[in-house]
Parts: sequence; C-alpha cells; structure tokens
Amino acid sequence: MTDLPPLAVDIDGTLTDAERRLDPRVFPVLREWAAEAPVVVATGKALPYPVGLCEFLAIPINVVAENGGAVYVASADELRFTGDRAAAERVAEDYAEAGHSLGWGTVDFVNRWRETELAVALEQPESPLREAADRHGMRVIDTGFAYHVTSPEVNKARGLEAAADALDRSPAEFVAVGDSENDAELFEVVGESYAVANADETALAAAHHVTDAGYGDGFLEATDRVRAEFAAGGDSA
Ligand SMILES: O=C(O)COP(=O)(O)O
Ligand SMILES: [Mg+2]
Repeated sequence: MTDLPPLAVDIDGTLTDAERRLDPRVFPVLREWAAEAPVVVATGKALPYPVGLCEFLAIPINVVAENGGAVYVASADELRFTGDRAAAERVAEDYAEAGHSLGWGTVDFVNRWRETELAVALEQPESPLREAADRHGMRVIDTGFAYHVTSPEVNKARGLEAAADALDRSPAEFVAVGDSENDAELFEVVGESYAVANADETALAAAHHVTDAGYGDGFLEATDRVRAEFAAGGDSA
C-alpha cells in the first residue's frame, strides 16, 4: 500500500452539477483525502469561493484561483498573484465601447474580488470579446460556465506548480480531476488526470482518463479509482 497522491480538483462541472450546485457527496471525500494528502482546489473562480469551500470543509486552505492567477497554500501562508488585471480591464472597456457588458449586473460578485483577470457571462457575445482580447494581448478561456479574459502566461498548471512548490511536492505527484478548457494545461503537468464525462473536448483530449459518470458522480468515480489503485500498491497506465 502506497500513500495517497496529492489531489488537484476543479470546482464548476466537477464538484457541481450543470447548475453549479455543489454535490454534497463530495464533502466527506474531500475531507478524508485532505486528512491523508494535500488537496488543492484549482478553479477559475475568484479567491473567496475556493477559500470559502476549504473553510467550510475545515480542510487546509490550498487554492489555485482565477485560473492560476492567485495561489495560496496554508502551510506557506503566502498569497501569490500573476496576471494583468489592468489589461483585462482594458479589454472590458473596449467591449463596453462596442456596446457590451460583462453581464453580471451592477453588484458583480463574480469579479468583485477578482485580482488578475475578468470573467464575462456566457450569454454575452463572444466574437467582440475575443477581438478586444486580441487587441490587448489577452486570451479568452471558455470554461462552460463563463468566458475568462486572462493573461496568456497564466493557467492552472503554472498555479499548481507554485502550489506544489509551497507544499514541497512536485506537480507530477498530483492527480487532477476537472472538466474544461481551463483544466487542460493542469492535466498535462500532473502524474494522472481525470476528465469527468461532461468535460469539453479540450479537457477530454488532454486527460489521461475519462470517467464514465459526469459531474459529482464523475469526481466520486475518479477518486474511487485512484484510491483503489493506490491501495493495490501502484499506478495504472
Ligand atoms: O468559474 C468558472 O468559469 C469555472 O470554474 P472552475 O474552474 O471551478 O470550473
Ligand atoms: Mg470546471
């Protein structure tokens, strides 16, 4: 029997259903995993959301937020930001001049605490957003839950590298579970990656494994499979 590997887990589409409702069956799984090995919540959401998730689960606050733009590891107690929020704001200004808004209303909790990028509601027009992003050297990621206007050098893989370093681990030791384009780079730096069945094409192509089940069921299936492998004493190909 070998030690359980550290886990990097996405939120939307992986711990939730299609309506963003957290699947409560994931709570004990995350708590038990965190008791044995580091769990890093790696998400496109702004910091308060994964921090809140860890806080309410009473597990160490290890988070890669904003698609890698914000990284915090409890044991190192240091917050690291990369990215260019000012450039994302210039994209939003161009987009507004073309007559479009970010689409979240006046009190925008999606972006209020976001420090390194901006997110746009999927109902908003995509091509003028991509054109504005191109003009400012920014990238648009479609997570299936929002468009993110992000610096090209920022992604969850770079974020996990920083988190792993702070945890004294290597990214290759990690297992990752996710569902979308913003998980693809992460899938490539970890030792083993699982796309849940509802994943988009980019994530499916990048993952080592695809679960039969989708959403929370897919996460439970992936973690069961990893636990079974490690109880049997080694990795599977
Ligand atoms: O907030 C999003 O758009 C996606 O979030 P996720 O990375 O946790 O799936
Ligand atoms: Mg996701």
